[in-house]
Amino acid sequence: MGKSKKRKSVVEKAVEPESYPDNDKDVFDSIQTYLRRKLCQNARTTEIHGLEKERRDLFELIKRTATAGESNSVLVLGARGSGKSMLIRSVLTELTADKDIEQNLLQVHLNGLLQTDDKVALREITRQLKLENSVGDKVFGSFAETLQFLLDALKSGSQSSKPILFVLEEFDLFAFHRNQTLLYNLFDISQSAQTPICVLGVTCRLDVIELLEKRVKSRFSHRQLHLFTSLPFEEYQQLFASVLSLGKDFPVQSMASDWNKSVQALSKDASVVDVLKRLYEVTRDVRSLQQLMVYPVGLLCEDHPRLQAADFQESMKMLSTDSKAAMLHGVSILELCLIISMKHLCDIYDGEPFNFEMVYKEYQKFAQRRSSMQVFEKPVVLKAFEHLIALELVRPMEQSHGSRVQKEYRLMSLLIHPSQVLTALQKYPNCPTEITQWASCATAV
Ligand SMILES: Nc1ncnc2c1ncn2[C@@H]1O[C@H](COP(=O)(O)OP(=O)(O)OP(=O)(O)O)[C@@H](O)[C@H]1O
Repeated sequence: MGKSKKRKSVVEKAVEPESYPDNDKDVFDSIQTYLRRKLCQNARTTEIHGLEKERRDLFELIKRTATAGESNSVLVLGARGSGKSMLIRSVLTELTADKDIEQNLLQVHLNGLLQTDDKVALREITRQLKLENSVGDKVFGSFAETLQFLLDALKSGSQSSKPILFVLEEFDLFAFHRNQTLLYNLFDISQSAQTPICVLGVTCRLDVIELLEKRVKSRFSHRQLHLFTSLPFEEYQQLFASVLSLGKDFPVQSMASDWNKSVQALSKDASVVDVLKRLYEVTRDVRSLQQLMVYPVGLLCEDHPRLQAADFQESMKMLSTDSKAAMLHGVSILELCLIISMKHLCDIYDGEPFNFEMVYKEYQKFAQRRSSMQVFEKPVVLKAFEHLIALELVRPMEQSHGSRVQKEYRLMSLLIHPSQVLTALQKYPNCPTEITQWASCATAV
């Protein structure tokens, strides 16, 4: 059997609970596929940690719209990766498990990154409500008229209208649409008794209310749900274990309990706890925790059947790599000398901007004192300097468009910290000792 064919069958096995992988390799493949789905596809089975109150409030609010025809508007606010979309997905999954609600509640999902103006948004609303045929070639006078037509078209013969849930992801971006027409109309409808709608805005901008025009703000209910990621470390540790555990939907349950025990033990391993603590101190968001797990999960195979503490240490090292310092490993010796010259200029002038002439002078002073160093001509040095600008290690203080200053005299600033230069030098392959010494001396030569 071809490799791709075999992999396909493994993926299918992981999804279908009835089929069982028949050898060790297949089992590890299906564990890996299962965990990857959990990490990368926001699987619906992910257990929610914390946020019980917020979940209950949101559940009740949408349920009231779905069952009692009550109109509502609410904003869900929280930092990136704090679980806003997950919370809404989980509430909707639970609500739509009820057949009556599933048939009664219509859903429209918009995203500020996709629907960049109100016309596009209206077209998307029409598509999601499956009303393209009703609209046909009709021409409407205003946005409000079109929206009203859409809502009326949903009314059944008895004139009772189905409740509609509008989820507006990246809500703040809708506030930049011309006249905030979509927001105005949605909030206006949610205030009047025409059609039961629930407007759910999702955003990470805490100041979003300030972006709303007065007439829009006055129509909004001012209900807000704030999601703060304040998991205590013990819960964070449990979350780590629960994400890596195999759930009840994993096909080889006999394997699952054994695997889950090993994951529990791993989550208490001293070096894993150390990695988790380091990450927890930097950020508590779950998305970063999931990123930490991607590399170890990717390593799983027949020869590497279990997750190991060293994999997580390696993954942490990769996540915390200083990309600017790493970039310095690839520059030439001349470019490195220029970076060191700039570091000295920053030290001498207390971080003030400099120009190419100053850097060149500093470089010359050093190169001429060292007989072993090759001294390059000014045009060559200028070329190297321009390469550093292209790598974004150095940045002009102002844009060159319209600036009449000669390029040798343009003011520049160094985009890496002196300490990053020193760290990068330690790892630079075959770096001449005199350059290392020059970099670490307190002032320029
Ligand atoms: N409290 C939590 N418990 C379990 N998983 C969580 C929790 N919070 C976040 N996650 C996980 O973190 C990931 C990111 O969550 P989600 O996409 O919902 O964040 P978001 O707030 O919508 O982010 P963004 O603002 O970027 O859209 C998801 O995989 C989710 O399962």
